[in-house]
Amino acid sequence: MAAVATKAFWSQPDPDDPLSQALQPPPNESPEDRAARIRQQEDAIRVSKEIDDEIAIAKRAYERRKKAIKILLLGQAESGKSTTLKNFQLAFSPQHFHKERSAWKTIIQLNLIRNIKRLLEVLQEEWESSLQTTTPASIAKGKGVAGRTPTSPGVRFSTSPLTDNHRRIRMRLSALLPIEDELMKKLLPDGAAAVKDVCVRAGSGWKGILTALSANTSTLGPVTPAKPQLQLVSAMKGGSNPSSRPGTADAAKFKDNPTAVLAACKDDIVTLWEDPIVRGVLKKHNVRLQDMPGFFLNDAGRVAAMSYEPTDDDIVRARVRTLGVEEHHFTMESGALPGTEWYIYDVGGSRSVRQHWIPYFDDVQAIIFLAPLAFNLTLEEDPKVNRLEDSITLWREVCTNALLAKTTLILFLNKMDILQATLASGIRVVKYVPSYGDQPNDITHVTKYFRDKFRGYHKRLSPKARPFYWHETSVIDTRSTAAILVGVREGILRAHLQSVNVI
Ligand SMILES: Nc1nc2c(ncn2[C@@H]2O[C@H](COP(=O)(O)OP(=O)(O)OP(=O)(O)O)[C@@H](O)[C@H]2O)c(=O)[nH]1
Ligand SMILES: [Mg+2]
Repeated sequence: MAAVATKAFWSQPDPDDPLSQALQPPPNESPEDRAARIRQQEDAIRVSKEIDDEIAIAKRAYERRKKAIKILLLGQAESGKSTTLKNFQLAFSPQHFHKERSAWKTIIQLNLIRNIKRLLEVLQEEWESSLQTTTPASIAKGKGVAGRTPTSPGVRFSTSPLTDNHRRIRMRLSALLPIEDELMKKLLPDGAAAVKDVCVRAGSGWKGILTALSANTSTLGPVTPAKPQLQLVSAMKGGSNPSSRPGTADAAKFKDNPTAVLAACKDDIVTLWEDPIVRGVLKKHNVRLQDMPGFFLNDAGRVAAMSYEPTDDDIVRARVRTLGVEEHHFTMESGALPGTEWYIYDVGGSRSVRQHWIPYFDDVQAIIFLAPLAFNLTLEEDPKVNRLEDSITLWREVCTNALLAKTTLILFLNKMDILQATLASGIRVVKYVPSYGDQPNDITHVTKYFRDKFRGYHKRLSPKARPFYWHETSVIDTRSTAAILVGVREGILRAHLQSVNVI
């Protein structure tokens, strides 16, 4: 937009121009009217200049983006897209990565709270499923709570090995649950807190919200060491004894301060998680918390400490479900072309959000497609669908898509560590994939079998020849992933420079 001229444009009116005539000051303008008119004109000039500046900034950003390298991360939910992004940032833009450390601290605390919540749910299920009512026959057999024998018919009792102490710990740890609700409300004000994972909406500025929150909570003092859990439980529930409970301000303080509440609950968390009876109950209910995304119970003593600071490894392992498409812009801090601008688009992978991927297809140089070889698992959003089958279907769609005909495809056969553990536990591929036949059930043969499938589809379905790379990855392992990403970066750069005829 052209700036409004700063010179008084009514000084030489053009008698033939109606606009110029209309802008003339009235013939008998008072000094006050004149001052007001000049103020208005100055305001108009200022607004116009601001608009010009904004347009110039947007134009520069557009030019920068046009020249930048753009990568789209694709794959089903939980395939490891966001984890790959974090590895990218850690390897090539570490300053940027470390700036976000405090936002991740809250996510990791939330992950731990979710682990505990799941553990408490299983204990509750155990209590409910083991409740029995005494009958004369059961009294005769001496059935009852460990060490206690019911004496009259019609009394409800539990046959579970869990004790009253487990109940007390459970009650104290329930102080963590309102914290989760509060934090989720801040992260997702429009709901969706009911889903299993911690999730964030793309473009909602969630890292900024969490960084601010973390800065606030770190200035709050620790919870009083004497009887911290009781004080907390009382504060979170509003308390029953006014003389022993902290005031409402304290309750609000605890609600907003996951660090303080977790620190107060730390010993209980560790005790519960390490308790052999609890482990037995988990086994009986067929629940392996270790397989939960964002599993931090093994690190509870560290993560729940008042002085907790996340390590790089913690950040990479933290689980946040992506909703929508997140754009990450960063400048390469090292490598062949330092200073190159990169945009990485990290999408949500569950079925209901995949339609958001398409607008990005015609503007990216490379796609990193994450395909865990989870031959024995089903989708969380549709338990009838096998995960690996879903990955293959998605891969076929990507290979066929005409908009992606020139896009470099990089396939990550991810979660190799999990595949290794699955095969080691004796689970046989042929049970889920009959065409696997009687081939050896080891990592080399299984990986080759599925890799050849993916490669075959790429070859058969691609509209024309294009660069294609594949890697076996465990993106949870930052060291091995960094080495792979160096190769990926060079491959993408080379393909990009060739496409713009630089080499
Ligand atoms: N063991 C293991 N876990 C992994 C690996 N890659 C990712 N994970 C874990 O799997 C979970 C899901 O990873 P994400 O990177 O959040 O998955 P995503 O593809 O971004 O998922 P959505 O955002 O829901 O689409 C996280 O808890 C990760 O820590 C891997 O190679 N091995
Ligand atoms: Mg994600």
